[in-house]
Amino acid sequence: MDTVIVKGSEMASVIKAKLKEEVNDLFPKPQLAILLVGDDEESRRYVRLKEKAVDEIGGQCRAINLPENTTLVELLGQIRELNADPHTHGILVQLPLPGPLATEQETVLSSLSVVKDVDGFHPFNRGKLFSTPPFLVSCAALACMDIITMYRNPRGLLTVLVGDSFDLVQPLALLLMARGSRVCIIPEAHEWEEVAARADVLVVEKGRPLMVKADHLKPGALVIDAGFHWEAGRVCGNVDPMSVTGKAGWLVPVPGGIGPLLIAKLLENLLTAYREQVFAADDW
Ligand SMILES: Nc1nc2c(c(=O)[nH]1)N[C@@H](CN(C=O)c1ccc(C(=O)N[C@@H](CCC(=O)O)C(=O)O)cc1)CN2
Repeated sequence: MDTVIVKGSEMASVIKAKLKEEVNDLFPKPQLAILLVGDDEESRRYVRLKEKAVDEIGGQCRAINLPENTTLVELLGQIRELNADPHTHGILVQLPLPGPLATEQETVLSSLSVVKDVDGFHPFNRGKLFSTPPFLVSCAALACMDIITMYRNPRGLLTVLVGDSFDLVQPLALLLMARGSRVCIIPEAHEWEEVAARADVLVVEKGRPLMVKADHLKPGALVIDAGFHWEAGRVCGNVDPMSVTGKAGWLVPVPGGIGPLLIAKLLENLLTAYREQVFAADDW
């Protein structure tokens, strides 16, 4: 069987080209504020990717790097300023937060302006996933939905999600249920193999490097690797591409799959937030 390798970077390029055309006619330009606390190298890398992407479409990006020892009060104060700034249309706090701030993640995300929450992580935006249409939705979940709906109509498909994250598995499960997919969530990569072998769509977020092999798959399944394991400066995923090629129908690999598309969906969310703040304001 031929395996289609889904190139997230190519899908992202199509999205960015369309957004660049829209942004070209906008004044003021959409502005994203990124709050990075500490100096984690992976997080810094992801922030640089986001800055570059915003620049590619002609938007403005303000990356604010706060020291590792930033207190909750200081971080909330920074967010409050950005919430009130009319020139800032989108705000995100790069996760994970370091040290003691990690235990305050929900407080931090709840302090974001709902209309500027371009990650879709605010409890209100996560709650809106139970209604139709949602407003701002997690970029990783939107990226997976783009690929799944390209593969086949989700209605009736068995989708198996290995993981339990609030930024991917939970929102993606709700989006898929709304489209009539049969969804099975396996929170940990424990006793996952039997169900995975029946999956039409398998999304593996929690796992170990190159854990998923051909024997784990239903022939022709769509496999989305959503794991990022860094070793010696290189990233790999949960899926072994050499093993699954020839068994999977479609493979979304790491690198080059869901990551670049996630960033393109962030740009779409930035434009959604911009339109809500700028055009809706003009309606009065
Ligand atoms: N505030 C947020 N924090 C985090 C999120 C998020 O959506 N919002 N998601 C992840 C990290 N992430 C975005 O921040 C992210 C992960 C991976 C990639 C990516 O493009 N990876 C490349 C490989 C790595 C590289 O080339 O540098 C790929 O898969 O091809 C982008 C963004 C946790 N934090």
